[in-house]
This record gives sequence, structure tokens and C-alpha cells, in this order.
Amino acid sequence: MQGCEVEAVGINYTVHTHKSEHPFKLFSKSAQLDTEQDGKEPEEEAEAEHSCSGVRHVLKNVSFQAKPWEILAIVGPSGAGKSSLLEILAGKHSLQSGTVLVNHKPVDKAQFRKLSGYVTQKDTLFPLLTAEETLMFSAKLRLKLFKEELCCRVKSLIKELGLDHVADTRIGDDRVRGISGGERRRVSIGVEVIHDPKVLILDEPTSGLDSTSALQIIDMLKVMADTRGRTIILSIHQPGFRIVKLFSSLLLLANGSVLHHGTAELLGVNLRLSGLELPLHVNVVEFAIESIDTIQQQQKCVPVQVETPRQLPGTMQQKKVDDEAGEIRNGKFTLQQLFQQSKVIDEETIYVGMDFTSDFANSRLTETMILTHRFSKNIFRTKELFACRTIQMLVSGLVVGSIFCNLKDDLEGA
Ligand SMILES: Nc1ncnc2c1ncn2[C@@H]1O[C@H](COP(=O)(O)OP(=O)(O)OP(=O)(O)O)[C@@H](O)[C@H]1O
Repeated sequence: MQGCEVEAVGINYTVHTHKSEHPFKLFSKSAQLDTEQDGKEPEEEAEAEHSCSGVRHVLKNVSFQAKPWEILAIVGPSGAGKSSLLEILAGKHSLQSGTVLVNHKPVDKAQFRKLSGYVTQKDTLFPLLTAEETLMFSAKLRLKLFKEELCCRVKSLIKELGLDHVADTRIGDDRVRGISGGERRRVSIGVEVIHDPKVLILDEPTSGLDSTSALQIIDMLKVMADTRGRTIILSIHQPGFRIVKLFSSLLLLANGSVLHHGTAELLGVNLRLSGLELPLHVNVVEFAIESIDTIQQQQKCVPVQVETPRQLPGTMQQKKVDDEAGEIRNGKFTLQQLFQQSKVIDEETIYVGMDFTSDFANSRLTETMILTHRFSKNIFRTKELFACRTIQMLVSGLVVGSIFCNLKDDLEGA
């Protein structure tokens, strides 16, 4: 069995914002900057200067590691840069700086796209196709197999996704009632995993779902990671208690910077070390997001290092660390055991000599034929719309034609 360890090192991403100058601005730019920056930290000053100059730092030196058989959840407040990070990983944007390593080898975006699947935040499915047809078209496009094998693969995936009962139901959309939102998310995931990618990237797979459906989706992803050794990287908003338990590690982002990378337990310890006591019945991720400002302030003053807790200065903190260690020891595992578990996975499962040069499954001609088939299926299922559009085109063609039909083909006519 082979897995893919994905490592991102020092990823920065800036976007150019279009700032329109106020036509009746009374103050000069520098004077305005001076006023705005009055009393700000140097970092904030630099940020203000950059935003005024039309450059926005969306990601700042982001590094992380995602391991096979594990789920890495990217969490953070709205606008933290979660989607941007996933888009960069999925090859939607070019890397401006930094590297993406797969099994310790640098890969470019084309190579990474071939070994990964990317599920976007919004479902982009054909509403008039059934769940099974949608997966079948994806299978035909991505795999070079005989029809029976394709059918077999689609059927087993439908079972894995828990979609047996809606396999023949149309996807639907806002206007046409079809399968439920959670089932639609499952189909979107199925479309991206039909070719069995080693890495699966999902942008908010639970957005718009109720807590039960959200848990079912993450549960299903966990099974995929456990049974197939997939590396799963996803972003999520406000995960519940039971969902957080299913994550192997968390990447907490705020304003494009990494505030925490490690297990949820470690995040809890970090928060307690920063003097933030987790209230009862509040989940650690939710609490961390609520306390972002405090964490940022404290990290500016003293960077907290839980991995080497005994080096922390101060007797109070030393006592807290000892208490934490005792608490964890009384639980199911120790932090060392957590790190050791990851290490065992590292050593046993990562196949370093992976070949990235595999070609596409089908030729361009075959792809065009499959897409034409899908398109025509859609057209035939909307006969009324198709007929209306044809009539509309004929009528407008005749009207425009009748206006210009007597014109001569010379300068006067022109
Ligand atoms: N092309 C762009 N042009 C301008 N601003 C951008 C662009 N791309 C990202 N941003 C900004 O970068 C920040 C991060 O955006 P991103 O969509 O990655 O955040 P997010 O954490 O996924 O947010 P949410 O959870 O609300 O989806 C936002 O403030 C966004 O406005």
C-alpha cells in the first residue's frame, strides 16, 4: 500500500486589489497614511501600507504537513485564507512563492492535479442527470476501463457513498427538486474520487448541511482515509464536537498566517497555556476561533512551544504544563504517543518512489465524444427549453434577416 504525504513550505499569496482614488480627496496619500497608521504596530503599519498600495497578503508563509490515512482540517474565521490555500494546492492558482512536496519530492501543479481530487465549495453538477449517470460520466472521462468494469466501479462507489437509494434520482437544483443537499455533496465527492486519487482536497464539504449530514460526510471521509490510505485536506466552518474528534490534525489560520498546526488536543493545551480556559460544552475549534485576537497578541509577545514544554519560562507556566501532562496521562493517550503514532505511519506507509508522469486516461477525441454525449443527454431532457430556444433563434433570425435582406452588397449598402 502506498500513501502520499503532502507538505507545503512557506506559501505566500498576494492579490492585487483595485483601489479607486477618491476624486475629491483633500489630503495627500502620505498624510492620510500617517493619520491611519498613528499608534499602530509595525506589522499593522506594513499591512496598511500594502493595502493602500493595492496589494493584499492573503497567505503569509503558510507551512503544513498532511499525512496519508489522516484528515487535516483547515479552520479559521471567515476571510482567513482557507479557500485560497486549498485553491493553490489544487492548482487553481500558480504558486507565487513556496513549495509543495509530495512524499518529499517537489511537484508542479500539473503533476499534483493528476494525483489529487478537488471538491469545490459549490456543487457544480448537471441537475438533469441522475446520481449514477453523473458518476458514470466522471468514470468514463477519468478511467480507461471496459464498460462492465466502469459499471462495477460506479456501483461500488455508490455503495461506499451511501447513495444506493438515490442512484436513479436526478440531482436537481434550486428550481427542480432532486436529491438532498447532503446527497449532492456526496455525489460531488464521488465525482472527484472515482479515479481513486491519493490526495483529496475539499473546500467546506459540510457547508449548508445540518449537523447530522455534516457528521455523516466527515465520517465517510474518515472511512475513505482509513481504508484507502488517502490524504484528506479539507476546510471547515464551525465543526461540532464529534466532527473535531475525527480530524487527525488541525491547521488554524487567521489573516493568512498559521496560528496552530497539530492535533485538537494540542490546540487545547496551547490555549490553556496561553491562559485561555476552555469553557464547558464549548468545542476547542470554536473557542480558538473566538479567541483569535488573544492568541495573536500572546504569540506576538511569547511564542508558545508545547512540543518542548519544559523550556517554558516561569514557575506558573511550568506548573500548568505539569498539570496538563498529568491530565493527559490520565486520559487515553499522551502527547508523545500521539506524535509516535504519526511517526509510525510516516515510516511504514509513505512510498517515496511514486511516479508522477502518468498520462491522461482518454484522448482528446474520446473526451470530446463523452462530453458531447453528456451535453446531448441534458438537451434532450429539457425538450421544452430546447424547443423555445430554437424558435427564439429562428424568429430573431427572420426579423434581422428581413431588415437587411434588400441591402445591396456594395458601399452604399454598407
Ligand atoms: N482574487 C482576490 N481578489 C481580492 N481579494 C481576494 C482574492 N482572493 C482572496 N481574496 C481575499 O483574501 C481573503 C481570504 O479569502 P478566502 O476566500 O481564502 O477566505 P476563507 O477563509 O476561505 O473565507 P470563508 O471561510 O468566508 O470562505 C479574503 O479577505 C478575500 O477577500
